[in-house]
Amino acid sequence: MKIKLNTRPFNGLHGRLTVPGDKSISHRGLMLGAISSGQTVLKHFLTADDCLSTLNALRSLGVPITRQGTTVTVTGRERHGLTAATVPLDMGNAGTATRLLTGLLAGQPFDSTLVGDPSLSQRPMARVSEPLATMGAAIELTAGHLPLTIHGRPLHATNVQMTVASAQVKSALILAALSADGPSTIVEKLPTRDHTERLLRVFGGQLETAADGRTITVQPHPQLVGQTLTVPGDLSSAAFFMAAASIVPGSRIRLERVGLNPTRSGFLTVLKRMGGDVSVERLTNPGEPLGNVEIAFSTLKPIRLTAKDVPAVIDELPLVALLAATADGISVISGAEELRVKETDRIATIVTELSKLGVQITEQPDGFVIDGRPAWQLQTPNFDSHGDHRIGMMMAIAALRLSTPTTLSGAEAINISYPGFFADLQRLLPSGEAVS
Ligand SMILES: O=C(O)C1=C[C@@H](OP(=O)(O)O)[C@@H](O)[C@H](O)C1
Ligand SMILES: C=C(OP(=O)(O)O)C(=O)O
Repeated sequence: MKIKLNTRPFNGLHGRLTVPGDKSISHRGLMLGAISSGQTVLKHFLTADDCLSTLNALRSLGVPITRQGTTVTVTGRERHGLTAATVPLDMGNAGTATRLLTGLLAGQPFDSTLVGDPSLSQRPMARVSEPLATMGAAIELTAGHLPLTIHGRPLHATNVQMTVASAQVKSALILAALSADGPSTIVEKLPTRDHTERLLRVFGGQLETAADGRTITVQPHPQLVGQTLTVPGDLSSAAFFMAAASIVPGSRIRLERVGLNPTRSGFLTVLKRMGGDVSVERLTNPGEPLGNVEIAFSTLKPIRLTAKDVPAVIDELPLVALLAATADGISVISGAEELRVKETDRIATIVTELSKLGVQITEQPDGFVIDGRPAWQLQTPNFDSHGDHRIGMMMAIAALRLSTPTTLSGAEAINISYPGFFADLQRLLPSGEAVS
């Protein structure tokens, strides 16, 4: 689907917004609810395609789930009450759902097959099957990819050193470790988002994270109990509007009840380092930190990011590239080779799309170098999501700095994480500046 994008708003973006629920936490809330006793109620659940893939997969595994708007009720089956699906589980476009579910199903007493869309079917799965094999898991891949078949069986405790910085792989190992025959230890390459650890504790699981922030010890066979939770707003979704307010002159916006988990909120750190006008009001909340964030336009400075900075900002790196494109001077993003195995090769798609703005951006094996300019020389007014939600939304934000009309092809990809994106953008624009 090709759509027209909004051009530069006369006086910037203004107003307040609560973005939809966090994608990572919505996936995890469903899965932990499924293996707990009693009911789990998730309020402000993200009703985007990726999380609906998890919801449907769990239903196929015999878990009763109802949904009314953004409130989801899961009737927990405990760890022993899941049943074999009669059809392959269709994970759509969702990498998180695929990898976490693989860990969850590895210790079940039945076989499961997971399939996905063409993008997901190209993403690496040995990163999850190999460390799970140290627990005795039997997972068959198709040349390293989906379709994958899990031959469920009893699992052993493990002590595993991860070779990729990935919260998905860590979470798959934690979920599998719940069924092991003793405590398991997982050592991360670098600390990554800790939503699984936090949520598991809320449901009654026992796990310790060592002072190094990357060694996790999981106790098996916990008695998990269903919970009623409100999912925080997704920082990765809020980041599009934060970027927009930062780069469109005249803007000042407020985003309410946004998740501020420190393992996840690197975008705010980056924005502040670039000279962004950011103020954060922290709210009290059990489990996941959250707060209100106010952002106003400012003239940004270039930035340098290396591997240690990457996990906390991994999904926002397209937006960091966009911010850098407006900052006068050279920005360097390195240690970000994980971007090559997302919904698209995001290093390649960021370079292709930002080049259309006349931005000097050079592809590197593990990132990019951007020679930013406050004024762009638009080369091509036709942008493309390449089927990747985050690339599509990044270019819709870029368009807000242009007075020339532009279009976006593949706009439907945005439904993967943010079906209401354009409606929410509209709320921050002066009335009358509609997306057509
Ligand atoms: O665990 C999660 O919820 C996620 C982890 C990250 O992926 P990796 O674990 O592959 O880095 C991130 O890119 C993805 O959007 C969500
Ligand atoms: C990489 C992403 O998600 P997933 O890995 O779950 O497909 C994303 O949402 O940017």
